[in-house]
Amino acid sequence: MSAAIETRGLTRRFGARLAVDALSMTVPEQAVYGFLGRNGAGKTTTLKMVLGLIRPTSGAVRVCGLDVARDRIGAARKIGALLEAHGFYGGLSGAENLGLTARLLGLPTTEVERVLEVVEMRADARRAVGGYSLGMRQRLGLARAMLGAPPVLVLDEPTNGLDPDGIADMRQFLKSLPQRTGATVLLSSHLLSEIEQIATHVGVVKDGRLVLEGELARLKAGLAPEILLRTSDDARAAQLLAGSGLTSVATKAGQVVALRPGDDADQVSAALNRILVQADLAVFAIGPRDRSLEDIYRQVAVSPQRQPEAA
Ligand SMILES: Nc1ncnc2c1ncn2[C@@H]1O[C@H](COP(=O)(O)OP(=O)(O)OP(=O)(O)O)[C@@H](O)[C@H]1O
Repeated sequence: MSAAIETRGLTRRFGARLAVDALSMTVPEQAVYGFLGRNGAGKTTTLKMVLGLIRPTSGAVRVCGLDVARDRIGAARKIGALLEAHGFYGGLSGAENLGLTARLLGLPTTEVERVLEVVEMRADARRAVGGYSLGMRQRLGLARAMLGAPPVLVLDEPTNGLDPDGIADMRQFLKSLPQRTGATVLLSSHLLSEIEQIATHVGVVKDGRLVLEGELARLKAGLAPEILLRTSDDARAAQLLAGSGLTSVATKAGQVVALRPGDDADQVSAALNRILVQADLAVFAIGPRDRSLEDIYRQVAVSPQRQPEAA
């Protein structure tokens, strides 16, 4: 798979503040890449450099193989973007707003109808944008990003401000985009659950640095396995586990037992079950625990040696 977006050593200072710090990310073609980080971590600044809206202090960005510093216009033509400020004219209808952009891009008006159809907004397209809900504006913004069917979409917090139904619709829509249109999607979010539901790939940015990147399924598979168990006496179970050389922690869901990489969770579960039953504990549940993006995130949050810059 080749890269739709690639940054190398991307750095941006605002005076003394280092907003983005030697960030090297790779977004494979047709990925939905979730760019995750807390508020102020450097996501928007990175996206703006990818879009050629602000210049890097140092480092480079390539979009579909084009160097953004050398060919800003060529690279920009490959990307459709949805940033926070929509900049629509409230007095004009949705279709008219899109028509303005389409004309600037030299696209036929049929293209406006096509993208309105994609975001399911044809019914409201003739109404003034001033009367649109935030969710409708967001969808119109997405439609505008898709004008001309660019191969790459860059979306900054696309579900921000949407109601729960709007969020669910938008997630489903974004998830299906690569299959439906062949596009690559780079989207930022500060919500782990959101990225987990949509993304095929993930990059985590912290204080301007990319501390983790990879295919979500692989990252999950790379985590040491864990077993979740619930018994009639979890405190006693923890003692028995410690006696068998296993460490465990109590969680709301039950006792979580850490295994060593390569341990077979089924075999260990069976052995643990025997120990617990022999000790007269009732075992309500025992088995491998599903790993989440939160588990991956917690690892980079607590183990600095996993950060590429410290390697
Ligand atoms: N134009 C600017 N001038 C000065 N500092 C800036 C500017 N733009 C961003 N910053 C700073 O750079 C850092 C990264 O900001 P950025 O907006 O990229 O973060 P973010 O991860 O997108 O956060 P959010 O989700 O809140 O938008 C922050 O400390 C921010 O205050």
